[in-house]
Amino acid sequence: KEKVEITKEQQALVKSIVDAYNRHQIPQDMTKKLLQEQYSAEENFLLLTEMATSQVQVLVEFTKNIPGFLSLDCEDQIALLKGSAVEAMFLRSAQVLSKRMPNGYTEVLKERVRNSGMSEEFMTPMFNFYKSIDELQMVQEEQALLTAVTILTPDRPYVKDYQAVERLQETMLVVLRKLCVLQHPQDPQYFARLLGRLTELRTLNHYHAEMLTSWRMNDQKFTPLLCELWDVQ
Ligand SMILES: Cc1cccc(C)c1Nc1c(-c2c(F)cccc2F)nc2cccc(C)n12
Repeated sequence: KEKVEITKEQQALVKSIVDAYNRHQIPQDMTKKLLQEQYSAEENFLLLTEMATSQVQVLVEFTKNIPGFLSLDCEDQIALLKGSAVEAMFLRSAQVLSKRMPNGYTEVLKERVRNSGMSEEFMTPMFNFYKSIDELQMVQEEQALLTAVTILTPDRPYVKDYQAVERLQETMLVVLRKLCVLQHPQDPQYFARLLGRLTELRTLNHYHAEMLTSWRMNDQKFTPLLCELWDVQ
């Protein structure tokens, strides 16, 4: 049986990533609005757009705290953010939606998503993904590291220094695998199942792009940040 040991610097790496992951959360007033505002499709879409914008801001702050990220080529930093934003936001919202939030926040968010003018064909894969994340019952270290691994995916469009990104991602994967072995000794396949979620995440990029197009067809408005991130309008 291999003796799995987390080194001092790996512990420091996990701590800085988990702190960044927890430090940058959706602001409280956002969650309050989600609970209080009335339930029209327009209002729901508006709230989800605000929430998406807030999630992008949280994502940028979290990414800047991934050790080594800011040492990458500046254009590659942008390419990684643009290329991974949807996947990272799905992971973040999955973790929010899968937790049994005390104040019924999860149910409210689900209700608003279901009544936001989004097509059924996107709803199903989205909620299937949320369910598959919920089943993993990830601890916060795994959530934060899996998000960092997703952001540091080297084969995003327009990335120039592939090797530099791959080296950073490799560092995260080594630590994540050790954490999985230590955290889930009874489930040797747990790490493989986590990585399987990253494959499922990639398919959601396609649905998300379709969803953006269909919203635009209905003349829905986005915020400048979302337009810039996803090159819409
Ligand atoms: C905040 C939120 C939470 C759960 C589901 C949805 C549909 C949203 N909202 C959006 C998402 C989005 C996201 F923020 C996280 C996960 C998956 C996503 F589709 N992307 C966009 C892009 C333009 C406008 C909105 C309203 N929007």
